[in-house]
Amino acid sequence: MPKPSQENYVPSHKEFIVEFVPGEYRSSLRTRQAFKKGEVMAPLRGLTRGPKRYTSVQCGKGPDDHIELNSDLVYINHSCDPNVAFDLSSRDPSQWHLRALKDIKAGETLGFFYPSTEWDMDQPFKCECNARSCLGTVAGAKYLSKTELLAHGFVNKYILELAAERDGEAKLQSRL
Ligand SMILES: C[S@@+](CC[C@H](N)C(=O)[O-])C[C@H]1O[C@@H](n2cnc3c(N)ncnc32)[C@H](O)[C@@H]1O
Repeated sequence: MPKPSQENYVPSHKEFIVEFVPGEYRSSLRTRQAFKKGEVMAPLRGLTRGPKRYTSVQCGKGPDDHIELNSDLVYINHSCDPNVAFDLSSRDPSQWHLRALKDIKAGETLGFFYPSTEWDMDQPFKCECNARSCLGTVAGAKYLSKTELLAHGFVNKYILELAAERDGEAKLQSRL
């Protein structure tokens, strides 16, 4: 399903609204209601499997573990100081959800830490989140240490497992 566009826009979630900005990749998603830290903001429904793309979200360790959100949630930008997280760590996809990492006020722009779901991103970019903790370039968890990863809040289990496998291999190589 293509990304929702400004023409004939109908929000996919009554709680959220896309802020359309002219120019490539400039748009974002804002919340119309407040959420408490830890609250489930939206279950993930209507997902489809597909290839890794700039719109896809990784959902496991395998090469085919990528889903399309098929909703306005695709407009959530990356932030190095995220206020939300996509939690796809459950083995049961019906439990996958978007969760508040902080208390969030109505009107706030939503941002999640892309390396918390993505190991090696299809389309790295120069981050414009303006957070004090900004990484500069966002390319995926593969390019971050475990410490760097965990410094930005929630990280999905499969990403932590991939980081552990990478670090274990690096240790083994240094012993050979
Ligand atoms: C899934 S889209 C998110 C919605 C996007 N802003 C749009 O208007 O289509 C992901 C793309 O948005 C842009 N993006 C997301 N977060 C960003 C950030 N913090 N700084 C710069 N660009 C960002 C990048 O081009 C990235 O590949």
